[in-house]
Amino acid sequence: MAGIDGYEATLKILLIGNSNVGKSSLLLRFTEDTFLPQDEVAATIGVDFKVQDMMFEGKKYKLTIWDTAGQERFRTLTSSYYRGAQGVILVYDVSNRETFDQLDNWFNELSTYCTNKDVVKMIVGNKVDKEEQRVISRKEAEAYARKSHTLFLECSAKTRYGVKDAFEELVRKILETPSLWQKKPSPSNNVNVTQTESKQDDGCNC
Ligand SMILES: Nc1nc2c(ncn2[C@@H]2O[C@H](COP(=O)(O)OP(=O)(O)OP(=O)(O)O)[C@@H](O)[C@H]2O)c(=O)[nH]1
Repeated sequence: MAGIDGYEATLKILLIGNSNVGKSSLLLRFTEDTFLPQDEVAATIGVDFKVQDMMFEGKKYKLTIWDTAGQERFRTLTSSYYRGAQGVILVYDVSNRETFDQLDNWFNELSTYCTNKDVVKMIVGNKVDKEEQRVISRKEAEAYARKSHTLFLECSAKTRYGVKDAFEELVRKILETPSLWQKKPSPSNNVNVTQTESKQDDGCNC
């Protein structure tokens, strides 16, 4: 049952990955269906977040999507980004091997700060429009994702290929994992699916 604000639940999703892989561009494509040319994109400092409604199987969800800085010097308060996150998207650039090789480090950070074992993880290979410069094949990334028990998708923030699918698949998986988003019933309140951003933190171990 939806809450008085009309939302079934509020979900927190985090974007992490090396600088320049396109995290901010994926967020902009998903929320505003826009892509900024290279000279108009600024590096994220600290964290940025956008709120986006999503209809899923006839129900309305509120997504708060947090875009973190890839550059180490801009990463402050890292642990607080992870707090209450139900889904994490680990982004690499298919035309840059280093960004793929460093996924291990991002997984380490994730497991350090996000103690919720059910958090849904997804690896996203961005910039597939740069097919000529591709250095990470879909096959290699799929094998890595399988080994890491993680969802995997390729996309392009530039052409919009796969972007909506990535967020929808992540949300679907979160919704299939009730421990991540259902508020435990309390004696005084049997409505157990509505959350606000502040209430969310109560139910999650992140
Ligand atoms: N060709 C291509 N370029 C992209 C794509 N997505 C992002 N870019 C470009 O890659 C550069 C970095 O994009 P950002 O979105 O700022 O990357 P970021 O991961 O948010 O970087 P930080 O904020 O430093 O962590 C920009 O010049 C974008 O225009 C894509 O799908 N294809």
